[in-house]
Amino acid sequence: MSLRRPILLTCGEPAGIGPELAPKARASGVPFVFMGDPRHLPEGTPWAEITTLSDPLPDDALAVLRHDFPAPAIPGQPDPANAAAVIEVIARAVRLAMSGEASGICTLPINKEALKRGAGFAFPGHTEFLAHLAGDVPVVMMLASTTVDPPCRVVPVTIHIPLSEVPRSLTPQAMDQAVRITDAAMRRDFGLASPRLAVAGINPHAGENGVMGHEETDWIGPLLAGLRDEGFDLSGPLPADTMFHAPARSRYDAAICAYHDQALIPIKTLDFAGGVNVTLGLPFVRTSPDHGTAFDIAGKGVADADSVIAALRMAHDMAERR
Ligand SMILES: NC(=O)C1=CN([C@@H]2O[C@H](COP(=O)(O)OP(=O)(O)OC[C@H]3O[C@@H](n4cnc5c(N)ncnc54)[C@H](O)[C@@H]3O)[C@@H](O)[C@H]2O)C=CC1
Ligand SMILES: NCC(=O)COP(=O)(O)O
Repeated sequence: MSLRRPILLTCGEPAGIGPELAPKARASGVPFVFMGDPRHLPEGTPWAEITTLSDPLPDDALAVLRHDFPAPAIPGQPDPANAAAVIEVIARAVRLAMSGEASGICTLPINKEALKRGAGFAFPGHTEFLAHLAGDVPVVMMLASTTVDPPCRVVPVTIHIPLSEVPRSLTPQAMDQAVRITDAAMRRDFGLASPRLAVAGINPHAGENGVMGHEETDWIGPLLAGLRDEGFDLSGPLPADTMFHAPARSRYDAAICAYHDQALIPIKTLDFAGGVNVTLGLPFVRTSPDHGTAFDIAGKGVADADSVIAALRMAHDMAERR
């Protein structure tokens, strides 16, 4: 695989499974550089420091762009002293991607609670932080699996908010934006000439004509009708419980969902090992494995690298298309 510049793999929370996934990710075949503290890598990991992203990458070792942390990493026990450095690594990677020195970024998982408690991290996750670093651009989160057939791609319109706040935050503006950003990214980043989008309702049976909720009749249906008039290929609002089995997925390329679990439960059930989280709408490429920091298994060497491998390959393909 060739790219003019490598993908940057940010270390994420060093007490999680990130550091042990980095050397395993070399199996992806994608030219990438790990950005973090090499002292956090599993003992015996062959690594070689590079100082700029134009340096040639070593064939037989993990390339590391060094970012020293104040404290060691104890698996499963995030150290508040390291929280600020986790955030700095992401910000540094974004600067390198925005300047064109990196072809994109792939982020290993952060622990949102550890960053909030340790450094007052003010964002719900990477997605919102990256959007902010890019100049407060509108973005959407998509999780994608192309190893299941038909592919499963899901976009939660509302993300990391309490379920009780979903009906208030799921606005026509937010859904309209999600449709437009997803349609554009399907064309630009995934090479689909005529993307077909399916939109889930929020209520059971998509409200069943107003007898189980009214958002679908009040505004989701009319919004979709207006977007169809503009030329978007949209189905919905669909009942969420029957839109993720294989024959249903064959009828669309991406599903726009009302809230986090409506979107993420189907994909993590179908393909937890191979799912990829990708931020659509950014001026640079960003992917991530679909899983989190997995403190329960960190440091044991058993973490599965398939998702980070899929994430690096997706970042590579997106960067090539751009
Ligand atoms: N992109 C990111 O930075 C993400 C961060 N997170 C964060 O991770 C933390 C933990 O979240 P959880 O909900 O517990 O999800 P999690 O994905 O970390 O763990 C859920 C379960 O899956 C297992 N698991 C996860 N990744 C695995 C792998 N590669 N191989 C084998 N087993 C694996 C874990 O051992 C655990 O039993 C939270 O702070 C969350 O916010 C969660 C998802 C994405
Ligand atoms: N549940 C998905 C998740 O937590 C990923 O969030 P982000 O850090 O990619 O914004």
